[in-house]
Amino acid sequence: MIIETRNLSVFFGNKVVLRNITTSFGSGVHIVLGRNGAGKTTFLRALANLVKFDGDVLVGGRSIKSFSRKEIAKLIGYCWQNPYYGFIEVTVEDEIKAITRILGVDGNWEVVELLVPKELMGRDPSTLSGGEAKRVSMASILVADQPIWLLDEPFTYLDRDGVEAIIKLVNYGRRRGKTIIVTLHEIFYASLLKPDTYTIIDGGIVKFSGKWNSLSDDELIESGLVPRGVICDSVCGSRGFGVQV
Ligand SMILES: Nc1ncnc2c1ncn2[C@@H]1O[C@H](COP(=O)(O)OP(=O)(O)OP(=O)(O)O)[C@@H](O)[C@H]1O
Repeated sequence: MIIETRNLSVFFGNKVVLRNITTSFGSGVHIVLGRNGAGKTTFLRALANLVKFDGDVLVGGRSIKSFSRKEIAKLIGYCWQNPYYGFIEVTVEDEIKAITRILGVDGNWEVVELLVPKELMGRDPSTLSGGEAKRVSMASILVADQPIWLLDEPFTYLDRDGVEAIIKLVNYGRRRGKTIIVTLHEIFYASLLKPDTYTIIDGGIVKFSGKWNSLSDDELIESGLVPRGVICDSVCGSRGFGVQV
C-alpha cells in the first residue's frame, strides 16, 4: 500500500519542524535518516495522523484526514521509540492481545513469535528490561498485521539477538508486501535492512532521496550523520571517530 505526503509541513508554535515535504513510499523497506532533532519522529507521527500538519498525507490515494482513528490503526502500525510508552495491561500476553480486541482482528501471531520469547508472555510489562520491552511494544502493535509499518528507531535497547529479531521481522514484512518506513539517526543498522530507498531529513526538509549507491558520504556529513567510511574504518581499520578511548 502506498503512503504519500504532499507539501507536508509541521509547526510547533513559531518553529517549523517539517517544511513542504512531498514523498511517496510503496511496498518495501525505506530508511529515513537524520540527526537528533531533525524531525524524523515528527514525520512518522504526521504519517500516522498523530500530529497536526499542513498539506496532506495520502494512504492508498485517500487523505488520512478522512479516516477514523480505528481505520488508521488497522492500516498503520506505528511503533514508537520509547518501548514503555503505552503499556496498559497486567501481562505481556494481554498487552499483545489488546489491539486485536480493540480493532476486532484475528492478529498475526507469526509477528509475535519473531519478536517475543514465550517465557515473557506471563510477565508484567512494566517489569521488562529495555530490550524485552522494545520487543513486546513492537509485537503489541504489529500483531494487528497492518499493511504499513512505521518503526521509530527500532534498534534502540537491543542486543545482538534483538537486532537479529528486527532484521527477521523486517524481512518477513518485506516478503508479505508491507510498506515499512524505519527512522534511524545513523547508517550502521540501515545497511543490515537492505532498504529499497533512503531519505535524509535535515532542517525540516528532504536533503536526499534515493538509493544507497547514490548516497554520498558528503551528503551524510552535511546532514550531521556519521559517514560510511568512518564506520567501516572504526569496525575494520584504524581511523575511527577521532575520539581516543
Ligand atoms: N510537541 C512538541 N512541541 C515542541 N517542539 C517539539 C515537539 N515535538 C518535537 N519538537 C521538536 O521538534 C524537533 C524535531 O523533533 P523529533 O522528535 O521529530 O526529532 P527526531 O529527528 O526524531 O530526533 P531524535 O533523533 O533525537 O529522536 C525537535 O527540535 C523537537 O524538540
